[in-house]
Amino acid sequence: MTVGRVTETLAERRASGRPVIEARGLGLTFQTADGPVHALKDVDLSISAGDFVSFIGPSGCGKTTFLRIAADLETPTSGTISVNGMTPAEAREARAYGYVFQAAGLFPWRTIGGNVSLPLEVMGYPQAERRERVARVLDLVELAGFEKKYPWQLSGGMQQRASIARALSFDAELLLMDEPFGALDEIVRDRLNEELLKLWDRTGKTIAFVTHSIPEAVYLSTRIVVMSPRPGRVTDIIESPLPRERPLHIRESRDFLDIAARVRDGLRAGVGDVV
Ligand SMILES: Nc1ncnc2c1ncn2[C@@H]1O[C@H](COP(=O)(O)OP(=O)(O)OP(=O)(O)O)[C@@H](O)[C@H]1O
Repeated sequence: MTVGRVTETLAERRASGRPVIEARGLGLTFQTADGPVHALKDVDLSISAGDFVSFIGPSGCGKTTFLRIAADLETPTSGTISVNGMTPAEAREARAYGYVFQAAGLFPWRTIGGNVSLPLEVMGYPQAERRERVARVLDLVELAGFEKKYPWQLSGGMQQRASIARALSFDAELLLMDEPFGALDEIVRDRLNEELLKLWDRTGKTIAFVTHSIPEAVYLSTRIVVMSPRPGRVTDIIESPLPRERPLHIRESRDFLDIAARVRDGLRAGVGDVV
């Protein structure tokens, strides 16, 4: 079976500059009992193949809403968005993305292998291919050998890696990650950040990543989207000058600190608008 198999090479994909997510004038207003909530307003954003784009901003600025619209979990009230050249509904049908939530969300009665295999079972992959894919993605997230363990036998960081493996199992080109490491302590988070970068480099995935952490956004991203609330909107898009190879100590470099300062300024300015 070749569903969703990567056909382009990594270099070709990156060189293509092909938009994986393209949003134009995107907006979503929720009608609530207390009146309209402008979760997202006038967002123009293009995410190219192979990009690692982080969304950062204070609570309520629409980061999750953007990801949920791309994943067809919410419907925009204005503007347009395409995912791999399709509508979000078509992209969901085509399994064009994997979604990683803040909580690992593993089924406790299934083994780690069983959890990772679940989307493949739903999609009807034959058993032999499921086994091969589960082994491959568990290896990618450095969980080889944990296939027969249950979620409760793993640390929080390992559970989160398993949920990333589950999102990778069917070879979607795009990973939507909503604060996947937000609940983890800093040391585990640093390690997972390093591993995620390696995984991104090895697989050539396009990643849209929500975070509250400035260092995490700067360390991981090729581009950082700074957002502000009421209405949720994009206030700055920062292209990272950092090299692809990023040892953790790059966080002490001048370039890193300069980008972090620009993100911080953007966040302050955005909040200032509504004070
Ligand atoms: N289903 C909903 N109904 C009404 N309002 C909603 C709904 N979902 C989100 N909102 C509101 O939309 C705004 C944006 O929410 P969203 O979750 O996208 O923000 P966020 O930036 O991801 O926040 P956080 O960092 O706290 O997760 C918030 O004001 C939120 O309360």
